[in-house]
Amino acid sequence: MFTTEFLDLPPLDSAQGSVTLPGSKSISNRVLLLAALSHGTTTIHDLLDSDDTQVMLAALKQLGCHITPETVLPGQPIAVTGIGGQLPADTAATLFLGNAGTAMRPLTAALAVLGGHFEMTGVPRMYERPIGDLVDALRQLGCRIDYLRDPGFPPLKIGQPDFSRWSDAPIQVRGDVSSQFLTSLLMALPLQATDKAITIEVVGELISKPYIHITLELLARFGIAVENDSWQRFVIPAGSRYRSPGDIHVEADASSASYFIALGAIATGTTDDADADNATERKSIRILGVGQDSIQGDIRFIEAARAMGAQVESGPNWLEVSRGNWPLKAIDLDCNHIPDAAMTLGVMALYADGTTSLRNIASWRVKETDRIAAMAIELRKLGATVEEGADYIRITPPAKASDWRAASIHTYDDHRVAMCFSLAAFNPAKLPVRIQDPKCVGKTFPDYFEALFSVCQTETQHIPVICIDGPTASGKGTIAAEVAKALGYQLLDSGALYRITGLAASRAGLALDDSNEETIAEMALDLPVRFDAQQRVWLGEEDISAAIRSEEAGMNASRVSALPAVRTALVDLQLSFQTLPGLVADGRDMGTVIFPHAPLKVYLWASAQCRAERRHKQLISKGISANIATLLADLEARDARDMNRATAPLKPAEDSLQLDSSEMTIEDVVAQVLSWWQERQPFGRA
Ligand SMILES: Nc1ncnc2c1ncn2[C@@H]1O[C@H](COP(=O)(O)OP(=O)(O)OP(=O)(O)O)[C@@H](O)[C@H]1O
Ligand SMILES: Nc1ccn([C@H]2C[C@H](O)[C@@H](COP(=O)(O)O)O2)c(=O)n1
Repeated sequence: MFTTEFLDLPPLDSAQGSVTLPGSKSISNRVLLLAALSHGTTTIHDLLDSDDTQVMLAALKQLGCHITPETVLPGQPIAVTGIGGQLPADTAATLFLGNAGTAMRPLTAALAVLGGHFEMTGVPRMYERPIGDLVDALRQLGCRIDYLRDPGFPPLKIGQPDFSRWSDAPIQVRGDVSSQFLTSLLMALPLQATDKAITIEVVGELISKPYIHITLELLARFGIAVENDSWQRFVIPAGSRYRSPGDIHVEADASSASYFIALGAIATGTTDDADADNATERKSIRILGVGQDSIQGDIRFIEAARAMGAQVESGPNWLEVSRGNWPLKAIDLDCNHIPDAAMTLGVMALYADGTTSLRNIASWRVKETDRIAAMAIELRKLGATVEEGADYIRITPPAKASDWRAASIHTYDDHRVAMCFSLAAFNPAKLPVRIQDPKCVGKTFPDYFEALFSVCQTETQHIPVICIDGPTASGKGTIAAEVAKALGYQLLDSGALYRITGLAASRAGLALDDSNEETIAEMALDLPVRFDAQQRVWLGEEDISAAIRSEEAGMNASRVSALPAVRTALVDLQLSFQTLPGLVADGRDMGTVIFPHAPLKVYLWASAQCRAERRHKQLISKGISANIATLLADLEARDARDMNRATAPLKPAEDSLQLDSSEMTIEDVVAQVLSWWQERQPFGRA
């Protein structure tokens, strides 16, 4: 997951490949709660690991459920042993539920029926999301729920219910604000329907019926057969009792599929590679984990995408999408049945041939943020003309490519805003898009941007590179790593490649001079080298991170790097690091030879004395004894060789910015490089 302050998406050209989607949030949190209420142990496969499921899991643990393993591990099921429909008397807990509506509302209902002493808390936005209609419904039954702040909104205090006050009358609940209120009652009331049936009556039009459909399907899997009378009355039969189904699989998230369906419709086209066997081969995006027969309502996003022009094929648990009509066709759609996925249509509208109207979306106003307002503000930043009303939004795309604007998208701590606006990176003006606070996707799809980059292509010239060149111990590596971390970019430590080559050659007993130039170059071409996520360096199965960092390894690297054939052999490997979303490359010739068109080149230096002192401190801190005078002599020798060799000598690129870091702290240098980078961006200050 990208945890940076912002993520700059370079202009993207096309997309092709397959993505496996994470589990559905709606199904995951329902299944977790149902498993927790049941008798027996439920083994849940493909559970979503996200902010919202984590708060649910934490709450269930606090309530005494046994959960193994304690956290969701990739590819591993999770086993939940339920409370069997009962909590120990006087159970008390304060539950923090973040901004997860799928945890706050159903848990409130379940705990209000089970009874105990609970405080239901969350993030500030949760305290603006209504829950009054659910509380009113539960109070009809005799549940005790108090508002701790504003009436109608969390945080809440839950006490011991008094069911003697309930006259067996149907429980009434409004259906036109959030379908989660009805879902919550449907999941909680079976706990009280052991002796007599309970009827729930919906007041007003029931919105988002597909989410109720998911709830009913899952209740059936856990042994509760609810009678659905035309979506207006729901009868929970007497004798209801939750029973674990044993194993259960969570479908991939159909709402998350919407971004990749849209991607297929917007980004893909026919390949223009004249050398390809079949020049008219259609590029497509294959989405794994969910198919057209999904139980999730948002799967009907496919119909809307098709209406706009997408070509969608489907099979069991997969979808394949490619571009059909281009530009997309503007649509006028009642989106009540796909409230979450419909946001994606808002960004698809930027690529349409006219004005798109999305109607009956009042529920957007009470989601993670006021989504109608948020979409309108951010779409306008990109150059669209947007009209918004209480329950609709109308979007007219920029008239021509030059009307598009480079926008820094505010994401309102709303995962869906972040994900759908990433699609604006396909704009015809080839402008980058900045997504602020990209980690908000953690709510449902923590690796969304990684998945997006894995299937997107763009011209290499659009992938930004920041070069940091300079002499040894000037701080290049340290600064490059920090800058890459701040921007979420890839990192290329080109010196490491020469160090590895030097190490491999000296281990092979070769003299590191021109007598072995071709042999060493051949070794460099075939190095089984790998950098892992922890920045460790592997040569085959050996972790050589420490071995290549010795002063001797540095000197050997300097020697092999003076051999032109070795330099040539390492070019392609270095170029291969230029991948989405961008690259920070440190070395000696990053700006002069390898990435001559990089938009920012920094030549970082410091006095030889200062560098020797830094190196001394660095070695001592690692427990390696060192002598400043020797270090000074060595680094001056290395400088001389690196600067005076015939091929790609160390020197500032003509268009580089020079920075003397002798009197600067690491933080100052990082801030300066980032500031230079910001000045080159079209977004203004973050
Ligand atoms: N501005 C700075 N102020 C103080 N110390 C610094 C500064 N920049 C880097 N250092 C320290 O100097 C040491 C050398 O830095 P670093 O290894 O990043 O240099 P380098 O240029 O990448 O060296 P080499 O080319 O030999 O790999 C490190 O211990 C680092 O923490
Ligand atoms: N782009 C590069 C990077 C490194 N070298 C050579 C010269 C250095 O002395 C040696 C080790 O680099 P370091 O890890 O200290 O940055 O590798 C080069 O020629 N070109």
